[in-house]
Amino acid sequence: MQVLKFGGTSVANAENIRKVVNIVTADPQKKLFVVSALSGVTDKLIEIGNLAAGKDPSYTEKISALSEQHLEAVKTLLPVTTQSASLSLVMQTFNELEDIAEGVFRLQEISAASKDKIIGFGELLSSKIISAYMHSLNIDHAWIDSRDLLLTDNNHGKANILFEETNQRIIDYFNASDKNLFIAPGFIARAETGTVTTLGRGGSDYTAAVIAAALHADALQIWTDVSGMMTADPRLVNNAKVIPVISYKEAMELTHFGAKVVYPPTIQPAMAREIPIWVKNTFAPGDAGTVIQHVAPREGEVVTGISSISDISLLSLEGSGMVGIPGSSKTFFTALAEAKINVVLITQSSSEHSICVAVNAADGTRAATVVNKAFAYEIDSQKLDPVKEEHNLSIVALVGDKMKRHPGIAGKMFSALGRNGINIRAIAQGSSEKNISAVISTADVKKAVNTLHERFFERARKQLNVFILGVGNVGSKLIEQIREQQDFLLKNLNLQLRIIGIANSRQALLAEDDELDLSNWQQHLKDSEEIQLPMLAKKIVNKNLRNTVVVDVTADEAIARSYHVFLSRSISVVACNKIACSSDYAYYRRLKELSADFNASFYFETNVGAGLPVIGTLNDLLRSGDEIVKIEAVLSGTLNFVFNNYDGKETFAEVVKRAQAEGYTEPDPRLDLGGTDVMRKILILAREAGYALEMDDIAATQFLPQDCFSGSVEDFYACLEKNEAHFKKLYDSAHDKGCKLKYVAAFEQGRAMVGLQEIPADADFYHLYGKDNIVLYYTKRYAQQPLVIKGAGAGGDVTASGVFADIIKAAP
Ligand SMILES: NC(=O)C1=CN([C@@H]2O[C@H](COP(=O)(O)OP(=O)(O)OC[C@H]3O[C@@H](n4cnc5c(N)ncnc54)[C@H](OP(=O)(O)O)[C@@H]3O)[C@@H](O)[C@H]2O)C=CC1
Ligand SMILES: N[C@@H](CC=O)C(=O)O
Repeated sequence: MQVLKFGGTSVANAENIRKVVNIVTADPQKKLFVVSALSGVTDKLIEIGNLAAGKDPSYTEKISALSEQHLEAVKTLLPVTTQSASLSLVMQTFNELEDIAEGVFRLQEISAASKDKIIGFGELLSSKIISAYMHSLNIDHAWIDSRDLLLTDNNHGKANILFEETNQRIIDYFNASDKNLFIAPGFIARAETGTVTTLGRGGSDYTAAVIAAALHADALQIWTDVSGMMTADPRLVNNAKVIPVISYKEAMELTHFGAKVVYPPTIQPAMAREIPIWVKNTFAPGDAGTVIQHVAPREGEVVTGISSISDISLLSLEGSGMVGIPGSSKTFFTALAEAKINVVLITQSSSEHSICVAVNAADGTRAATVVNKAFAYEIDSQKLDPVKEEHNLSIVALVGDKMKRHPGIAGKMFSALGRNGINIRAIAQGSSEKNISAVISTADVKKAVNTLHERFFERARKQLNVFILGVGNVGSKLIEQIREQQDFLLKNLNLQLRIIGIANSRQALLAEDDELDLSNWQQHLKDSEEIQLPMLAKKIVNKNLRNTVVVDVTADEAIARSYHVFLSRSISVVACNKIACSSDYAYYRRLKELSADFNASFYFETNVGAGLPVIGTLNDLLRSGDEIVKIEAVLSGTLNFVFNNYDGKETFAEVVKRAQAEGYTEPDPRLDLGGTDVMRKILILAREAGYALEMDDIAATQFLPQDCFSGSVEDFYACLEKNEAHFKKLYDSAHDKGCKLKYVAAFEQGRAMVGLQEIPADADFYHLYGKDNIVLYYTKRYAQQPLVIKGAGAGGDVTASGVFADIIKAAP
């Protein structure tokens, strides 16, 4: 014997009902199938009862609409010749419903018994209509009135089965029947007094489980609209996978914690008789589904699933008045029990100084009131503080039989959540070790479940959610590089690099649900909303995505001054903008500390030498115990290009303009020509080497006439033209000595300096061509011959690829 249950969506309309009937008649095995009401009907019946009780005459319209829905189902499902009996049954049922609702309307109150009577009509109607349809197809079967088999107490709304009598009635009924196929309404039963009772939300699953257990059925099948129990809620996690086999206890944990496919109490009767429960999909009957059974042999995964429950409130009672006093917990929980408040999660500190419980949000304030009342004496005498209530919380839980005695699971769970800035309000793990639960803010649930899913089920694949601020020379190249490389990263590094946002100084293009489509991002950005800091930062934070990286490809001070906002929310920052790391030392340190404290990466390799590994190499030297003795460097791609190309044939201004057109200069070229850019770079290297230097500490000699710094960039170029003779003189002086001009930076014994130098032909810097940079690290280990890094030190493409490399490094 097999017992099947089909939920509301499985019997939502004529088309679905046909699918159900195909499933139950697909093989000749003996079967009972239990059905829910047509989709949405129970809610509408509850509404009718409430409207009538609230003296709202519109309940009659609702009855007509509901009646119409059922009449329509009959008309589409049954051939015209066989419709009349079913149509009159529907009309009769709705007349009865109308009579009851009218009584409620007159009395202006609804008893629990009347409510059960009203909502029980849904299953009666659906099962009768499906039965009529099977008769029309000549499918031999029996319709069972579940009210005659399931006997309950009088606890209307969530009645308790009286098992002894119920089991006997079920056995007797099936022993006496010669049929092979049965259909029964779920959810409804009858009390000893004869009144209709219901088994609570999801009660149709329970009806099926009770009958399956009584009959020692071979299997219980729960047919729904998903292909089994999933590793996480598929509405939250795109990559959620079906769990092929799961133990009863794991399934109970998952269903209690929000996996809605099976109504939790269903599992108990089946487990008691070791009846396997299958979760199958009515709309994909060929899918294997999930089997819930005694033991679940599973290779690999230690965690079976991740679930969550929302609408949680946390209550904390704290104070010395509980320390060493037996009975405090009893008082606490008795108060809640007497108020019929269900406790979802409990934690108590070992110092006995506090008890903390999670309850459903609807009960939160009432729970606080009853506990405060129970401890009124201790609170009045200031031995305890009044209960602290916190709302808008949820619980996420890891579930798995194999977590028992498997060290490190909790560590992985909490470090993954912590790395993503998810604050944990309370934690619980029973000694069975099958469930580790954490109470978190509801706003973090999606991120938390995805983070945990990635950590425990997608170890091979990591997702990185990237916001790119700045789409000029470097930013636009970066986007193109990412676009070209996304497939490669997925295939070869299992890294799903998603661009979620792109912004310039005026507008931001932010993805709604998924990543941005990069095929025409320029146009989409033009069409996007106008938004700037600080709202832009707020939007990025509020997206609340896991593994988020903000990439600063601007030269903007305000953006650089907002990194702390991101880092302090565990959002990584990658910057080629040099302003933050060369601002006041306190801010630079603060960013470093936030990065460490909040487990967020902060990478800025391209601040010095563009794509060259200048900062990374310095860090590697120091980490391995080396010490920096001296740094000598040419750090300006622009100035190297300019002095390599200027010989007086073209004016100095024209050569600088060429450097700008090639994309080597800062957005404001005066920063390059005035030496600020090089000062920033040597400052950053000195700081990375461990020295708390400020910009003012750098000795700098100017080669530009001072008047070139006032006015606009146009004025600046005009000034360069005006001073052409000055530049020619500089050139000639070096050339006459067989030297080349190089703008050099140096750092030694805690002091940094920058300035233009005439470099002789036998010096390291002489053979430095184009826009190349060179850095010489003299260290304790590289004492005589320095460690040399040399190559292209400016340009959109190389800088973008350095930024890209930093982004990849920020992946978890
Ligand atoms: N070029 C190179 O070789 C190297 C450059 N860098 C650094 O790269 C950074 C970018 O340089 P580059 O691409 O040449 O500069 P561009 O001027 O070409 O581009 C700057 C971009 O930043 C945008 N922007 C400015 N302010 C904001 C803001 N508040 N919010 C969002 N976007 C903003 C601009 O938008 P809008 O167009 O609206 O103004 C523009 O899209 C600089 O910090 C530079 O120091 C680092 C190493 C090498
Ligand atoms: N403007 C800079 C670009 C790299 O930082 C330079 O010219 O070196």
